[in-house]
Amino acid sequence: MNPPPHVWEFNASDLLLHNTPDDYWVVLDGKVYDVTLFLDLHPAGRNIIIDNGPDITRGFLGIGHPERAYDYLSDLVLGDFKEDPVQEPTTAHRYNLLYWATLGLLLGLFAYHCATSRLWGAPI
Ligand code: HEM
Repeated sequence: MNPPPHVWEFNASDLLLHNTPDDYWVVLDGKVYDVTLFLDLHPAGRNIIIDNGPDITRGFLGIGHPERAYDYLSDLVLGDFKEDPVQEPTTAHRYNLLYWATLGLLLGLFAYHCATSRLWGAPI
């Protein structure tokens, strides 16, 4: 049995590296396409693709392109788009937050104590 063909995956950082009119990649419905050479062939002009990019899914589907447009896509496809994982706060981050919140509270209490005691002038 043949091994499954390798599927290339790209993320948002990859798209950022190909984000100029001379080298332009887009995402359409979870797939990445190199549209650099297609930009000048687009019947509605190149700017409409760039203005709707890099994720052109809404723009492309919103226009309701005919079958002819989908035929181009098979020549331009590079691979799958992979969302970057959402960064969960680490335990260290959580402890850091707790530390500053507690410190802030203690400083607040201390300031209140000073303001209402004889330490800094007459009591209120
Ligand atoms: C790789 C992506 C795209 C491909 C392959 C593509 C392809 C095409 C093709 C083949 C046509 C001619 C359709 C026909 O024969 O009636 C067309 C028209 C059009 N496309 Fe795209 N398109 C792409 C992206 C976009 C995007 C992102 C937009 C933005 C909204 C857009 C807007 C339009 C418009 C407005 C027309 C109509 C032009 C007219 O009838 O004068 N396209 N496109």
